[in-house]
Formats: sequence, structure tokens, C-alpha cells
Amino acid sequence: MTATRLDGKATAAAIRTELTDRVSALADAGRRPGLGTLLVGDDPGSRWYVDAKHSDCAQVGIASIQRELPADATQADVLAVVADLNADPACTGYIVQLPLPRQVSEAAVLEAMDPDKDADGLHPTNLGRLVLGVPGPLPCTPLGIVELLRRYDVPLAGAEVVVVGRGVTVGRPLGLLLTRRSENATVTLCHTGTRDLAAHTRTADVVVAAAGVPGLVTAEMVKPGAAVLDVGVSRVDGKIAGDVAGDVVEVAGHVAPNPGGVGPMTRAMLLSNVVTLAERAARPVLA
Ligand SMILES: Nc1nc2c(c(=O)[nH]1)N[C@@H](CN(C=O)c1ccc(C(=O)N[C@@H](CCC(=O)O)C(=O)O)cc1)CN2
Repeated sequence: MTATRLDGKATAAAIRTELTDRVSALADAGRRPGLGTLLVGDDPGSRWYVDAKHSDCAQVGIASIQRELPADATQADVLAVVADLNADPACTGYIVQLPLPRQVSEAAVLEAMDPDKDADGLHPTNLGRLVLGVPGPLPCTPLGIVELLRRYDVPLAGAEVVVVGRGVTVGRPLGLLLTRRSENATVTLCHTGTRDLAAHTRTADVVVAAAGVPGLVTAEMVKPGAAVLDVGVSRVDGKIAGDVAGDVVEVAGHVAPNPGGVGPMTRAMLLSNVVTLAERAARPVLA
């Protein structure tokens, strides 16, 4: 058996097309959405992600506001740009590209953002809204995973989902998202300290691997027919290495590869969040 590929690239392209009409409606009302990004330092991977986000924006008509600081920027430098973006009316949503250099506190920077412009859904207020089930922007990678499974009709209601990884951008919020009544999955959150990882993954209908350990999930760890999504990003010999071993496609029913699976969906969900935030901000104008 060879698994069906969950094609994040094609799905993200379809979502961008769908968003174009909403962006046009906002622009016609004089409220064109604008995505701000702040990149601190010169990590080539982070620069690629930021550039890709702006190229996606150009495709759907979202304006771009690109801010950069050097790798030795201080916390005060970063907070000053965050204050600028909070105050800029052309910036309807923005992100601070992570990770930040060691001397800058990610928590302090995220907290300083205007939660109503938090296009990544990572502000404590928005993570709190997720816990409480109150509407607000949701983290892009978990949202992209749920949307990819939905568009390929992979059932989540009643499904056993094992998430491997407890990070704040993927694992933790994904568990919250999947256990909402609308998704209704049962989630086991595993991590690198889990005693017998295979015992958990072998019983799962869906496995999401987001631990950043190359080849962590192998074919023997997967139930035949399960959906396996590779979200791990490591660099091995200069190339992206995911958390899922190549032989998993022989056992799984669906596989989201890496690259080409969840990564492009993360970017599509960012655009979707930016458009939704701009619509919320424009509500009195559009109504
Ligand atoms: N502020 C944020 N920082 C980071 C996030 C995030 O959601 N918000 N997530 C990751 C990086 N990331 C987005 O910023 C991201 C990762 C991967 C991709 C992507 O499209 N990947 C491609 C392959 C890219 C390549 O060849 O190098 C794919 O999977 O096909 C987009 C965005 C950490 N930081």
C-alpha cells in the first residue's frame, strides 16, 4: 500500500485563490489588509519563511510591511518595532518571526503585541481564548493541520490522535484545537520524554510528528491506514529532514510530507488570519 499524499502546496494554492475575493472586498471598502513581519537576525531559513509569506501576500492582494533588525538587536529595539506595528493603521496583522536571538525574550515580545493584530495567534490573550473556546486568531500550523485533514476528508470526530511534540507553536495548541467540540478528537500529547512512544503511535488513527527529531516515526510505529503528518524541521547535510521516516508511506493511509505538506498550509493560514483580522477591524465599515 502507498499512502495518499496530503498535498499542502496544492491545498494552500486553492486557499489563496479563495481569499482573493475577501481581500478585494476589503480593498474596495478602503480597508486593504496589510501583513507586517519583523525578522531579527540573518538566519537563512527564517528569511526564506518571511520572504515566502510576503510573496504569498502579493498573490492575494495583501499589502506588505517588512521590518528587519540585526542579530545583535536589543529587547528594547525589538519592542520599539512592535510598538510601531501596533500603531501603524496600514498594518492590520503582523508576526514576529521565531526564533528570536537569545538576548531577546520571546514571551515579552509576544505579550507586547496588540492581540487584535496577532496574525500568528500566539499572544497570551489569544492562546487563552483558544483554551476558553472564545473566537480569536489561532496558531497557523495547528490550523493548517486541521484544514488539510478536513479537505482530504480524514475524519477527526472520535479519532485517536497522537501529537508528538509539546512546543507552543504546534503541539500544545494543536491538542486544544483537536479537542474542541467541532473537531471532537481524542488527543494524546507525547514528547521526547515519553517512555514508550511506539506504544502510543501504534494505536493512533492520526499521528502528527512535530518533535524536530529526524526519522523519529518509523513504519513499525504506525497503524496500517493511519494518517501521518510530518511537521518536524531539522537540517541534515543542508537539507530539510522531517520527523517521519521514508518507509511510513508503505503503511499509512495518508501522509503529509515535509516539505510540501504542513509548511505551505502554515503560510496559507497566516493569510487567512490576516484577512479575518482585517474584516473584524473593518466591521463597522463593511456592515
Ligand atoms: N512567527 C512564527 N515563527 C515561526 C513559525 C510560525 O508559525 N510563526 N513557524 C515556523 C516557521 N514557519 C513559519 O514561520 C514556516 C515553516 C515552513 C514553511 C514552509 O512553507 N516550508 C516548506 C519548505 C521550505 C524550505 O524548503 O525550506 C514546506 O514545508 O514545503 C513555512 C513557514 C518557525 N517559526
